[in-house]
Amino acid sequence: MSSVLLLSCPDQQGVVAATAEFIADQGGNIVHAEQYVKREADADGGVFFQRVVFDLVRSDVTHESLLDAIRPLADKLDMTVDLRDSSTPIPTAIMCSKQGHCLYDLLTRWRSGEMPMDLRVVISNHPDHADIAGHMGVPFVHLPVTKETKPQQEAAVLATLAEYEVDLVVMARYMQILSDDFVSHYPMKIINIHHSFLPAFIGANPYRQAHERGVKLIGATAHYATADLDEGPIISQDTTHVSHRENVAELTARGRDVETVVLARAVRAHLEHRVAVHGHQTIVYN
Ligand SMILES: Nc1nc2c(c(=O)[nH]1)N[C@@H](CN(C=O)c1ccc(C(=O)N[C@@H](CCC(=O)O)C(=O)O)cc1)CN2
Repeated sequence: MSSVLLLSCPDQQGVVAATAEFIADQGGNIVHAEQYVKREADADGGVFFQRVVFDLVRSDVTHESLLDAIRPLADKLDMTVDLRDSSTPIPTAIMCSKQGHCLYDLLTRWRSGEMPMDLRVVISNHPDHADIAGHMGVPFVHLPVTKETKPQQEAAVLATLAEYEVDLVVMARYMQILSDDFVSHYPMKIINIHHSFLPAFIGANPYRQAHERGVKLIGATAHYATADLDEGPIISQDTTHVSHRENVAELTARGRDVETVVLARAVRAHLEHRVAVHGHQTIVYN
């Protein structure tokens, strides 16, 4: 079984040695390790982050026993520990509305085996993309929504996510603001693609906002959705050059290529357990 240990603690000498010794004592074989120290200019010390990928070679050692065994070390180093089983793909749902480019891109990458997700269901507030989901053999659940019915619709979405035992929700241009209650069910487990280079142009119609501002760059941002609209921890971003010659429709078309790549990059990082969240920021490991 291949495991990923994500940890953080106050920076101090000897953490790498201590975690390596712990894993060796548990019969683990480290195949990759990456660490980073976040130092705040105006604060003493720093925060140590590490991602360790290791194979468990002893049959008597399980994730449960590892988490019990690391507790004394975690307490000693004031360490936050998260242990993931990287041999089991994450059950995932994709949510979309009318714009299908991000959905199609993720479906293609999943079908080709490039995207290591356990895709369980596609949920949409429009029926437009039922055909492609059906063609790909993925259940499609159409849950229309209006301002008046949003609480009931969200309840139905949550019930569907629970039915399929989903542990990651990907908003592939799902054009609805999720309620605080909804988001609370999936903390740092909802990835949204916002079609602007945040923090610019939060909210709806960012390409129109960009055109009116006369920008020379447009972009896309994949971030965890939180109760604060478009202010969740950023996972991936990218941009492309534009000019005065492009209208809103042309900016929107140019943006689609950026959105698909940025979302795929972020979803893959999450699926591979390469994203750690620290406050409003992320550490995205290679
Ligand atoms: N809880 C969160 N929900 C959403 C986030 C978020 O960060 N937290 N990101 C948005 C961003 N977004 C697209 O990227 C977006 C922003 C605003 C709206 C919007 O105003 N939608 C209207 C309905 C519009 C319609 O019915 O066509 C609304 O929800 O009242 C849409 C998308 C996505 N959600």
